[in-house]
Amino acid sequence: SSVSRKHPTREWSLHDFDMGRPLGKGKFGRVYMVRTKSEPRYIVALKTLYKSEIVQSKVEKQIRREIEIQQNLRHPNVLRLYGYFHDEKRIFLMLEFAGKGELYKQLSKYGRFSERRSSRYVEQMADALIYLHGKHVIHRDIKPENLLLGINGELKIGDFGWSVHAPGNRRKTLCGTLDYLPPEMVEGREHNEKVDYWALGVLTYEFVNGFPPFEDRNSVNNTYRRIARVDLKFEEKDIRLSEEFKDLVTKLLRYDPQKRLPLTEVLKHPWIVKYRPKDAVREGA
Ligand SMILES: CC(C)NC(=O)[C@H]1CCC[C@H]1Nc1nc(Nc2ccc(C(=O)N(C)C3CCN(C)CC3)cc2)ncc1C(F)(F)F
Repeated sequence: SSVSRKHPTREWSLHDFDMGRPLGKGKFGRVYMVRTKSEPRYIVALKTLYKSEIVQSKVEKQIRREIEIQQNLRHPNVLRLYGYFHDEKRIFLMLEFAGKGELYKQLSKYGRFSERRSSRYVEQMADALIYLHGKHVIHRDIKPENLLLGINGELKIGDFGWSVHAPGNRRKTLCGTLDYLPPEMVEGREHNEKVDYWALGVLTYEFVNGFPPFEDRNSVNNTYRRIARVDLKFEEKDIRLSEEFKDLVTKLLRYDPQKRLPLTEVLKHPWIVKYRPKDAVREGA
């Protein structure tokens, strides 16, 4: 698209856009729906990051890495970063606009997703992760809050704040929820792209149940313990879970990273195949 044809960091400025409605608040500033003034008019999401806040939180390197990684990615289930520019106070990211908004808001609105809908999201996540790992990028922060929905309901990974080139060894203290972290990360050990396999298992569980498998709302320590013990339970008090669903989750939530089901096998798993749209054509199937 011509949005990315112009060199991203030299020529763009706020004057190139008509401001639209605010889409919400990002980590370091607001996000706006905007449109380029010049033909052809493009709708993009403009994410503002306040330099002062970035400096205070000492995440300059992380932001630089996030931009460098996301700018080089091209996949239908990965949100495009077309380019960026800055003024004296703010950095502006020109991102793909996701027409149906934030997935976590749908999850909290409905409480949980059907197995059919969850299975299609998981298939798209597996496709995106195969692509990322193929470029030696580990995401490391897969969770509903980082996922957006395109205009046709397709899933888009929208945030790369914690992604690294594999293998990684996190130095910064982890903030936010432990729920998605695998044993090797909560124990601060060396980790590789298999951390995303674990997180995909947690995500699959949360889509269908409406809460993550090792959650303990009252105690972070207990969540930590439940993760380290892989204390996985399937409750079927108020919903019936299919055997295929339980089988796939169990094969992703393995303590030993080497034993986690490879993503290519996820795409062939009965729980994914049974809900695949009949007309869907997969290359290399
Ligand atoms: C992954 C990352 C962690 N998350 C984010 O960055 C968040 C932070 C704030 C918004 C979002 N960022 C983006 N959001 C969109 N699309 C979008 C968002 C919200 C709505 C929506 O439901 N309303 C406006 C509703 C409409 C109805 N009213 C009632 C409430 C708001 C509709 C479309 N496209 C691209 C981005 C991106 F990522 F490029 F910035």
